[in-house]
Amino acid sequence: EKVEITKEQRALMKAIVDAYNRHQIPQDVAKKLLQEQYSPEENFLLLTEMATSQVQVLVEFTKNIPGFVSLDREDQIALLKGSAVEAMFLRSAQVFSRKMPSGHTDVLEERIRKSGMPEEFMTPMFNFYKSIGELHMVQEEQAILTAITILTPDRPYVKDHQAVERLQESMLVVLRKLCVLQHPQELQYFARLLGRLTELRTLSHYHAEMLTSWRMNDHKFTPLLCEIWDVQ
Ligand SMILES: CC(C)c1onc(-c2c(Cl)cccc2Cl)c1COc1ccc(-c2ccc3[nH]c(C(=O)O)cc3c2)cc1
Repeated sequence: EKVEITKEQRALMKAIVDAYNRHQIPQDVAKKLLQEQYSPEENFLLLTEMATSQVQVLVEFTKNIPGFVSLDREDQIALLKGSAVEAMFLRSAQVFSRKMPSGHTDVLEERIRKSGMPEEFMTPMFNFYKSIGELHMVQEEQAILTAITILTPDRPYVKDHQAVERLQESMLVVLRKLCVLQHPQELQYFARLLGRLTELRTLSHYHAEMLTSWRMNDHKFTPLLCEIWDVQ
């Protein structure tokens, strides 16, 4: 059937994409990736700074998702806490697939690989980055997929499931149409995108375990990361 994006859907998409592009890691923070020190401690410290900056960016982006601020306040917090790691995986995956002109990509990879993270976490993490890169998502798809991840109804402690589901549903409809229009040859492209969300859940579980092991051997996080990840 003829796939048509309605006026409202185009407005929803524009709001999400504008918010996504407006809220980026400040270039002076991203540039820190290029500074010379490469010790595991230095790398961990830098990644902690990047993650903290990324969480701030994520909160601003989320507040601009149409309908989000009208949700119950506690549900807003539950959605942010429940999706932060997954949204950051999506965002950092775009850095890798964008092949940053400023060469941040391999520097970021280098610092992640040498930051004292457990080896068994590296493989699934970089497989994910590769699988996202292979999708060649357009920025609208990246922005809407991130918003869909944040508005996942079945996060812990979400009370009004229905309200979140309604918002997520309207974005899933737009994403499906977008996929059909942007990737007409790949019939299952939309299904493949949603498959990435399943992979994100797995990475998020790995990450939770990693946080515990980091806490054991005394890695320090910033107050914002402690709050959003319930550590320390
Ligand atoms: C607390 C630190 C050690 C941490 O714990 N888990 C992760 C962690 C890890 Cl590795 C992987 C995935 C998710 C998390 Cl949450 C991290 C580091 O998290 C990030 C590292 C880099 C970026 C990031 C995002 C956007 C960027 N743009 C640019 C640019 O050059 O424009 C650089 C950049 C970096 C985001 C999170």
